[in-house]
Amino acid sequence: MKATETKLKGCFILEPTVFEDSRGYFFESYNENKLEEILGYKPTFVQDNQSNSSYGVIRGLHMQAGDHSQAKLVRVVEGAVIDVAVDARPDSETFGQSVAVELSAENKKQLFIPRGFLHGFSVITEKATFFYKCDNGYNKESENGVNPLDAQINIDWGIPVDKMIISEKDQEAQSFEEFRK
Ligand SMILES: Cc1cn([C@H]2C[C@H](O)[C@@H](COP(=O)(O)OP(=O)(O)O[C@H]3O[C@H](C)C(=O)[C@H](O)[C@H]3O)O2)c(=O)[nH]c1=O
Repeated sequence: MKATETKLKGCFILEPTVFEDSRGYFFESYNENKLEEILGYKPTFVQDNQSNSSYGVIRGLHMQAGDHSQAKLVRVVEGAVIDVAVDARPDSETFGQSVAVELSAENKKQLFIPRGFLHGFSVITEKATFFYKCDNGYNKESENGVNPLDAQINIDWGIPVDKMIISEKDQEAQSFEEFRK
């Protein structure tokens, strides 16, 4: 597996080794020991999530705050998305900065997003099935979020505005300026 640390410390792009033969392909979609070597600490995933969305859907920017903060290992098993992680760690040198990575069933790339990040993705194919591991359980009360179209973060979701499908909750989410107060 190839691991590339992004400009946001602790956030890694992972590219698994894919074994192809006349039958198709095989790859290890998760290996705790290899991820521990990359991170320098043992990941403790406790929940797997999966969502399916149509072209133009943008889910995010979400995080769980405080003790319920979640690290996520995200990948796409159908279609393609632009996956975005925003550094929301108050003391980070890259606070407020983001990375955007195309994850797809074809490229099999994964993104490891540490705790303290806002996360979201846009669907750039007809359908996308998104699968991710979380190292802390769901806690609705601790959910926090920022509007995915926030001008300060200024994410290029790769979707024309008139094709965007965003939940009411996300459309009404606060700005990054309000979030950071
Ligand atoms: C996240 C979550 C949601 N739910 C329930 C709550 C709602 O009734 C329903 C849909 O939830 P929501 O609209 O928050 O789903 P997404 O917009 O995909 O939220 C996710 O979007 C971005 C991309 C993320 O990184 C987070 O994991 C998560 O916030 O599933 C659960 O029962 N358990 C859960 O862990």
